[in-house]
Amino acid sequence: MYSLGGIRSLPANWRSTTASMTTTESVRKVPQVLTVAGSDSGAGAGIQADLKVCAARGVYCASVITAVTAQNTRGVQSVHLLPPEFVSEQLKSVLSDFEFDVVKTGMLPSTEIVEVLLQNLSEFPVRALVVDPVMVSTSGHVLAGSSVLSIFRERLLPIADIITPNVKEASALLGGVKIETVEEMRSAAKLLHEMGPRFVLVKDFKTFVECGTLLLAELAKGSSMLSAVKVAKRFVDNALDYSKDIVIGTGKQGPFDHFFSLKKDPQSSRCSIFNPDDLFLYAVTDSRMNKKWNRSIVDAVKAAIEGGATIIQLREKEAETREFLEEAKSCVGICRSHGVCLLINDRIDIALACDADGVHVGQSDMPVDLVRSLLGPDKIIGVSCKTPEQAHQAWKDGADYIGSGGVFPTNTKANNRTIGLDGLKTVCEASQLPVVAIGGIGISNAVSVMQINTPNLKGVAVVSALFDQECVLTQTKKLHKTLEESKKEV
Ligand SMILES: Cc1ncc(COP(=O)(O)OP(=O)(O)O)c(N)n1
Ligand SMILES: Cc1ncsc1CCOP(=O)(O)O
Ligand SMILES: [Mg+2]
Repeated sequence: MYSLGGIRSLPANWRSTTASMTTTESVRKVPQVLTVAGSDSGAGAGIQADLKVCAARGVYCASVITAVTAQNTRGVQSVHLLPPEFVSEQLKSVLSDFEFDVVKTGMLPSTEIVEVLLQNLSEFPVRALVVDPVMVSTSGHVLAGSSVLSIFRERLLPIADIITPNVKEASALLGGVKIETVEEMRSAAKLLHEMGPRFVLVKDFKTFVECGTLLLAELAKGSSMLSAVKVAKRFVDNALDYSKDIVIGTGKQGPFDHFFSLKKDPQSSRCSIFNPDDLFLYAVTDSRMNKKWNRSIVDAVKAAIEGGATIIQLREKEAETREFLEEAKSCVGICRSHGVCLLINDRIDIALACDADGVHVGQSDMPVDLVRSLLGPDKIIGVSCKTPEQAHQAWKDGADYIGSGGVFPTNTKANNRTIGLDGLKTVCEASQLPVVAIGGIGISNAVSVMQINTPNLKGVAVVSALFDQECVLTQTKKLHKTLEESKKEV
């Protein structure tokens, strides 16, 4: 659970100062970050996890070690603090040489070490500072005692761009307040924000190890804070999902696999990066509607993402190929920077050429098994299905999800048989794949769709309710809110 308690935005020059990859004729600047943290011999946390996650996200990571732990998946056996003078030497070495986009602190086990860090940060000002106030390991071992609390509160937190405490750390920083519910996490985030950091992210225990590192990598690439948090959450969710079946060490909580996206799922020889929850608010663009409202595909996509769309499909039936390809490439860039998947309707060629995340095909489009062989194992494939038989075939052919409908009558797709809520429920109950409902769905009836309440139904796909509208942003926000509320009711 994440509670973003910060309310001030980053400085206007945030994006230009945290440069993403820039290419000139001979120089390519790679996003680079520094982690100041403890070494974990089990490599599940600390410096080792930071190095792996940055490598997995295409970011160069330098490391300053504050302490060395003897640690495995069962717990922390012992901790050896490095002399503050030597921590300072490491800091000077790297800060005087590299141009870091972001610096992140993890385990800072003594006030002396925090002092040398602060001293070096004043000598070598950094562009952005992420503070993960590490105090307790996953196994419950104390990694920084209460002696550091006052220097954290008084001197480190006020200069941080974001702090990422877990609930125990948030509670310690706030003098031991109880934090058990989401509401209490929100209140804690607000109180911590008053201590001076620009943003506060209070994490629950499931995801607490990796989130701060991930933020570091995404911020270094130039993402806004909110996008960085979204990408981090998506990455952690996917990595946890991938890692749940792998065994590393004999302890209760093994590390997760940062390089999951490079690996094949042994069951299906497919990568498991698709997150079915992304189907929650599926925005499908329409060329005629964009033309009618005089907006580009790119503007339509930007507004939908800003409004809360969780996946995008470009369904541009009338677009010229070359123009469509260029627009699709721009949309891929936008979607990627927000951690939102982009699929192309029908056009496998366009999907391949713009490196989209996948395609959506119907029963009379290219057969799914052929689409899979053309796109390879890593891309997302959605298939339209009106019946349990079609849903079963989609699963056999290697699809990732099915779109089922039209649930209600629609003017967007001609001659499309309506299956109603009963038809949708039948397909959902039979399907081995996650389902998104489509057809005539909007703010007024989205709740009735979600109320069919079958575990496979993950969300709604919508065209006219978002795009045949004057303001895509407002409509998407409204639908998002409606869906969120329906989640609480179900
Ligand atoms: C999410 C989603 N579900 C269904 C469809 C319809 O696809 P298809 O049956 O191929 O019809 P066209 O969209 O190509 O007219 C979809 N596009 N998206
Ligand atoms: C593409 C498609 N497939 C089944 S219904 C439909 C149209 C959905 O459009 P709208 O959301 O405007 O009803
Ligand atoms: Mg189609």
